[in-house]
Amino acid sequence: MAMATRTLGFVLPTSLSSQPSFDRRGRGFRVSIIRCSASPLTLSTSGVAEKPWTSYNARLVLEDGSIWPAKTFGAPGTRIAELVFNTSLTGYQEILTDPSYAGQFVLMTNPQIGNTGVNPDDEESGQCFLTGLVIRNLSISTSNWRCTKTLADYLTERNIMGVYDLDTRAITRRLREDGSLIGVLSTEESKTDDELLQMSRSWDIVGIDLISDVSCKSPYEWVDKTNPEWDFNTNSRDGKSYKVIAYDFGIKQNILRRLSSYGCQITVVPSTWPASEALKMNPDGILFSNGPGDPSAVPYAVETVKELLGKVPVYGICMGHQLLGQALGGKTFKMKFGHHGGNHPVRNNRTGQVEISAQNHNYAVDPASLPGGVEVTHVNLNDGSCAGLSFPAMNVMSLQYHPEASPGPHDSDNAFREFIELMKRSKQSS
Ligand SMILES: NC(=O)CC[C@H](N)C(=O)O
Repeated sequence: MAMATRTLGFVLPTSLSSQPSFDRRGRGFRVSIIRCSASPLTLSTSGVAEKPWTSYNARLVLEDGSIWPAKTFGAPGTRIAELVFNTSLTGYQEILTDPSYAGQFVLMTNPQIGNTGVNPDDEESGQCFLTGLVIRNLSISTSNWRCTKTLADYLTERNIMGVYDLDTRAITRRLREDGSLIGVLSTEESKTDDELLQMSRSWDIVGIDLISDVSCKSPYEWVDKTNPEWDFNTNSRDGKSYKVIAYDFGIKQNILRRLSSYGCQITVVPSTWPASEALKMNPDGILFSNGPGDPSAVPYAVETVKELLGKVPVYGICMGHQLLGQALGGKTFKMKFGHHGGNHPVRNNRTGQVEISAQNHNYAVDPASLPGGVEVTHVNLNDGSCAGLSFPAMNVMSLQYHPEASPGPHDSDNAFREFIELMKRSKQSS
């Protein structure tokens, strides 16, 4: 119990029942179920102001035995997922529609969410792929010139769970100390704490292919560029057009918009698209996109990448980078709690410059496992992990993070220009 009091901050621990200690990945979890309450927020819980959404009681039950009473503002039900925290201050709509969050609950560390509602321009894909949103406080009013809907209505219509009134700082500290945890969100009062706890302990995100559910089913052409009103980097394009095939492992649309703005003609293909078919389309370059889950659970995608290596210039982003790491002979591993946010400093080893980057990943490439000739081009300065690779002999480049941002800073946009340069050099030398 002393341990719970230390990590939970202002929490009221109540031991409800004795549980055998649970330890999924060699971590000694607490032996009791512990109910953890956040202190009430004056506006959202006192009844002073009327809330413009329908609320039910909910619980977040984590596999370590902690139980976090909450209120809902999204869909009702019971869902299981991995809980991760995201430190971005803005851009919750882009996060909600990033397919890489499939299988996860996203907890926003920014304590006030929903202020700007949602709008049709900030979508990163056609739907919300995450399993639920966990926040401290939902803004009682929505105000933005682009807003067409409130966050509560948007999540409810899309059947996504959203909960608020939890002590998100205490939960984040717990995830930082113990590593990412599986949890169950439930609005069903008929289910006991024990039932929900057992559910959380019966599932794992490791080893599951989450890409097949989020990838497109057939190829399509992509033509949209970044809206010129918003485009921040128009100087460095050489006016030529390059034909790019983008493997959709859960692609964010801003990757496609940035490639298109840099002058690429893009065909997006499903994750299972055969390498031989891709080569028949005679591309100048291939992009391997971001995507959800464990890169070791999709050996078919690694095989495709292997078959394409050395035949055409390739660029991997996030999941695409991890698949490239494996295809080059390296290994990936699960990080303690990953990187999710818009303020991660990355050093570009070639220029010595530091970029502030947008990140969203739980796995990383182990640089020690890579064969000779593969260069680590970028390093995450928070923990020294591998953030980018290059293998010049095969025209390979990759980034573990998100040069397209959305949401996040634009420091890394130049990586798209580098891909154009790679395709240009390869074309000139062939
Ligand atoms: N954004 C991504 O592509 C995520 C990559 C991978 N699914 C991870 O969590 O590490």
